[in-house]
Amino acid sequence: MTERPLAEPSAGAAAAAALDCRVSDRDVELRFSVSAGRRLAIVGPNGAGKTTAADLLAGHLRPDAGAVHLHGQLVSSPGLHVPAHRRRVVSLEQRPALLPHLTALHNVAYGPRSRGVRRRPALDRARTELEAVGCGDLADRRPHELSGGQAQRVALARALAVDPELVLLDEPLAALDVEVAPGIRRLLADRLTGRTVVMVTHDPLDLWALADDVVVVSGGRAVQSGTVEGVLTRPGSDFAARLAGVSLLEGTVVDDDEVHTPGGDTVTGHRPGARYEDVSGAEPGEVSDWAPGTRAIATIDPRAVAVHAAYGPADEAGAGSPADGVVPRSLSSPRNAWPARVVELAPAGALTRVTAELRDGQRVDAEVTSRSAAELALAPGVDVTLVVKAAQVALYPRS
Ligand SMILES: Nc1ncnc2c1ncn2[C@@H]1O[C@H](COP(=O)(O)OP(=O)(O)OP(=O)(O)O)[C@@H](O)[C@H]1O
Repeated sequence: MTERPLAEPSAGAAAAAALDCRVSDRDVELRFSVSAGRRLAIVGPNGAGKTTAADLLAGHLRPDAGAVHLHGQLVSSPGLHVPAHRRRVVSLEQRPALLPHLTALHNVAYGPRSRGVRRRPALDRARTELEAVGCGDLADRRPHELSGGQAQRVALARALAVDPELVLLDEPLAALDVEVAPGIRRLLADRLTGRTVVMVTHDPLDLWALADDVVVVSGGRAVQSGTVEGVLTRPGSDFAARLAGVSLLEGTVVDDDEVHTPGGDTVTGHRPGARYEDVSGAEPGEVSDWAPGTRAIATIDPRAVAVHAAYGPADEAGAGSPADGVVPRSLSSPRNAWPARVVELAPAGALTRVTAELRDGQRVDAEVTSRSAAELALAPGVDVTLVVKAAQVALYPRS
């Protein structure tokens, strides 16, 4: 992704917001864009570069190479910088930044006023925006008289009162109580649909509820992007897989429906959308993304994984231990049986999430009943066999 030279200042002109730039002292080099009216979520591990991206769009940070465009206009490059207050970009932070000495109404009216709107129409607009977030009756309160959820509603009204071209959200629900967050999430979904939004989030719920598209960043680089559904059904990294709530295994294609992990386990699955012609049907010279030896990933829903006590040595029926690469006949229907060692247990009421490590260190989660976790005496360090039906394993070429 870093091969291509960084953007000429004219690039990115078509998107509502386009970032193609480098911040060298942070080792961040990001390239992504969002179309007008779309809501893009930036996700990634700590230190990946999410806040840096938001700061570049807001104008709080300047790139030392490349360019930032907003609605086709160059707003940042090494030689030019439109300051934050001259961009039509508003930010909604974890903790609402309301002016403490102003009432809710005047906080909301402040933006239009400072952009030259006369007092009366600015106050009218502020009332309309407060009504729209369900806070019409709080107009005369000052910020310290508002609850966290109410303050976040007022902050949203304040952000939207200036008709922003881009709304930046930085974990807007993270500081709210769990009882309050769903209502604010619904409000954001309602008020932000159809606007151009870039949001930083760690919460998969925010992705489904608030975003159309997602870009996954890691180590200062955009490593995957697409629609939320596309990325979460086909995660390209462990991080994205965790967001999607599935496990991800990497391996090498050996057959139409079979992948081998580096540890020697066979992963049998199905390929959503594939026509199963690649391995045997590719013409000579044709490049297939699913051919023996190419890299592949498998995604597995933890609810589809059964945890068995580790298989013993070969039994009378001639079946052997999966440690030897042999699956017992009695379990040949599920197809996948991988020896693994439990590394973590997370009980949550009647269900327990078991994280187990395959022989090559790749991890698979299983969701089992807490009763069976107790019966199997599962604990970190215990050897088990993970059993999954092939129909529950999705195989994809590694992009
Ligand atoms: N003010 C700064 N000066 C120098 N380096 C910084 C500064 N802020 C962040 N960095 C570095 O830049 C990189 C990207 O950080 P950034 O804050 O953008 O990550 P993030 O994805 O937002 O992380 P988090 O999820 O922890 O908030 C990290 O290596 C970080 O240490």
